[in-house]
Amino acid sequence: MADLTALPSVIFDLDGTLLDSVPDIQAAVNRMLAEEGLAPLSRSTVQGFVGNGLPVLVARVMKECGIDESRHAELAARVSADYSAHAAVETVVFPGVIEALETLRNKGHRLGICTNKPNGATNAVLRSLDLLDRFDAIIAGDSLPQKKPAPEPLLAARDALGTKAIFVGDSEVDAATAQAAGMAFVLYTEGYLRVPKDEISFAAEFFHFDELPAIIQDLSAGR
Ligand SMILES: O=C(O)COP(=O)(O)O
Ligand SMILES: [Mg+2]
Repeated sequence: MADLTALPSVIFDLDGTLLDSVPDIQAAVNRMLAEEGLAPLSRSTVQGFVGNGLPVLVARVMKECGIDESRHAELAARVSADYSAHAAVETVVFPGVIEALETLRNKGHRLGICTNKPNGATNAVLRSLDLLDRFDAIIAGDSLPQKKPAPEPLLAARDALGTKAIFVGDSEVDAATAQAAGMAFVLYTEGYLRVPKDEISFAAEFFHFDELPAIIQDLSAGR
């Protein structure tokens, strides 16, 4: 049963919100393309494919490179295994993330993650960056049959945390998910947003994580 009197939990998206993970995703994609005898893709191209989970990203890569879609299952499995094994080589947390997580936890907020990244890669990267223990609930891209922008993963994260919640993310997928879940959305503007900002709705926005605790405090107080 949710404790509606408790401080709201704060649920974070992962790629483009807590983590700048595109370099390792790009590297795994480009290793697959090299094995196929194809030219590498640029960071900006790969970044534009992030947001709906790794299988969709691989489908977008295949379309871009003219690979027959009948090979999707095989190539998605290969990229996923390679990426999970090399998920934290160049990946870093965005500036101020650790401090913001500590401040929010010290103020009494429970913390969660709701990502479309698969469980294996999510756990691998969080463990490598020593982040795994900082979260009370993690819902990944293959935890449920549905992925964001369906509301179910975000609602599952909230239910696991046992309080009402605020969602912090970087993309139009996250904004749509929060809206579908009836949850306040806070936009991190330095991530991987693929549409103009005025096309999505958010309760607040920030460009550096040192701004986040005050935003969460205001939203928690209903201001
Ligand atoms: O794996 C993806 O495509 C996106 O992951 P995210 O939901 O953490 O942004
Ligand atoms: Mg994201």
